[in-house]
Parts: sequence; structure tokens; C-alpha cells
Amino acid sequence: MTALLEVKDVSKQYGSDTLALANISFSVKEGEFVSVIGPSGAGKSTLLRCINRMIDASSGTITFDGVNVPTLNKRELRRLRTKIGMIFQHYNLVNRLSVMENVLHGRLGFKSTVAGALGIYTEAEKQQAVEILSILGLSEQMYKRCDQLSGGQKQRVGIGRALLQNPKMLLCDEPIASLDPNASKIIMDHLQNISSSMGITVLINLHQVEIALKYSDRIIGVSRGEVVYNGSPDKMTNEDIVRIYGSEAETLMIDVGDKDVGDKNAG
Ligand SMILES: Nc1ncnc2c1ncn2[C@@H]1O[C@H](COP(=O)(O)OP(=O)(O)OP(=O)(O)O)[C@@H](O)[C@H]1O
Repeated sequence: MTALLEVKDVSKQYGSDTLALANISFSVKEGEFVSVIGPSGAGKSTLLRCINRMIDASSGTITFDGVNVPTLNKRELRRLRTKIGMIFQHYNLVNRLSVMENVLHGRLGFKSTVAGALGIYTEAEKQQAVEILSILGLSEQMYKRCDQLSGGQKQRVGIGRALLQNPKMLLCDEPIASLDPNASKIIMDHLQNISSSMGITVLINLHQVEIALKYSDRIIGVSRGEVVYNGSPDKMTNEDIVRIYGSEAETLMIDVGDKDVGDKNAG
């Protein structure tokens, strides 16, 4: 099967002295659940941002769904972004608006500026929003303002908004970094379900090794802007963890064969 996303020799230089990504290459197949792990400052966020052009890579090629991302013009970029749903650590919701309105914002990329500004959505779009909110367990919160929700509920709204785009891929930048273990488990279970039952590709930045091990089809380990592991969670050894995390690794040492670690943490 051809790759949905192909990142080839991508580098990102900030200013003159920070090489955040150094010749990164990997690919992601349609429907795969791939986690990017690595220590703080390794380049995980930079990598995700280059993929949907929130920032521009300094060099290299990024092919998504057959198009070369770095060369897209504004209009083509808008089209690309409708196919990639973004999930953020801090949710990026409009807090004073309702859950429903925030989820409907997932359709904004498909509308003229005027229709978007007037909040004009079709019945089909509203119906789909209702269905997605039900899948995400938010039916009762539909008309609540987002500032009345818990962090975990807010992140589910973020996922709902991304799903309403009918995306091919979800790019998740530390989606559980601000959540407690229970809420984290709920979010990760939803993302897994989205990947396995909806066939949507998930590329996710994670801090927690044990969660990456539990949920991923494949793990990409990044250290100092380079890919130092790219393989199945089952094959990851403690030496691999040391290669990825360096001196931080000791605190992360776990029995990598024990995939229940994440469950225990989630209580
Ligand atoms: N806008 C920026 N300008 C300059 N340097 C930056 C910028 N953004 C990130 N960096 C630097 O690039 C490197 C990679 O940062 P990045 O945020 O991608 O890492 P990360 O792995 O996502 O880290 P964290 O887990 O802490 O979010 C770091 O050295 C960081 O200081």
C-alpha cells in the first residue's frame, strides 16, 4: 500500500543556531496509528507543524495524499488543511461558544468567509455534528459553553471539530499533556477507535512512553531532531528508550513487555 504521508530528508533550522529537525525521513500508511516520542526539545512539535505548514520546513519533501506540501500555494494549502484535522494540547476552542458551535467550526475550511462568519451550516453538517458528539459521549454537553467543560471534555470537542472535517489524518500535538490519567485514557481510547473503526490515520506526539507503547501500531523515536527509532512497539527495548531519551531515560525505564502499564496509570 502506498504511504498517505511521506516525509523525506526534512530539516528545520530556527535562526542561525537551532537545527530542530535534521534530515528526518519516515512514512505513514493509511489507517496507521503512529506515535512520535522523544524528550523535550527533540523536535516533535516542529515536525508536526511542518506537516500541515503551520511552519515551513527549511528543506526536504513532505508528500501528503499525493501532493508535495512545501510547494503548495495558499489555495492548495487550504484544501490540504481540510484533509488534516489538528488536535492541540490546549484544545484551541472558542470558550464563549457552545460545544456544537465549536464542532461546527470544523466545516469552516469548506466555506466562503461570509458563510463562515454568519455561522451558516447545512442540516447535514449539523446532523453529522450531533452524531459525532454522541460517539464522543458529549450529547448532554452539546449546548453548553466550552468554558464550562472539564479538560477531557474540551479535548473531545477538539476531536469532534477535527472529525467534522472528514479528515484523512489527525495530527495530534501532545493531546493529553494537560489531562489527568483518567481523562487521558478516554482521549486515547477515542483516538484508537477513530483509527481502527473509521480508518483515519493518526499521527500523535506523546511524552509518555508507556502510552505510546500501548496504543501505537508504530513508534517513531526522535532525539535532537533525528529519527533514532522507527518500528513496532513490541520490538522496542530499553536500549532504544535510552537512545531516544538519553539521560532522562532512567526515570522512564519500564518493563517494555508489559503493555498494561498505561492501564494501571489510568486507574
Ligand atoms: N519558534 C521557534 N523559534 C526558535 N526556536 C524554536 C522555535 N520553536 C522551537 N524551537 C526550538 O527547536 C527545538 C525543537 O523544539 P520542539 O518544540 O519542536 O520540540 P518538542 O520535541 O516538541 O519539545 P516539547 O516536548 O518540549 O514540546 C528546541 O530546541 C526549541 O527550543
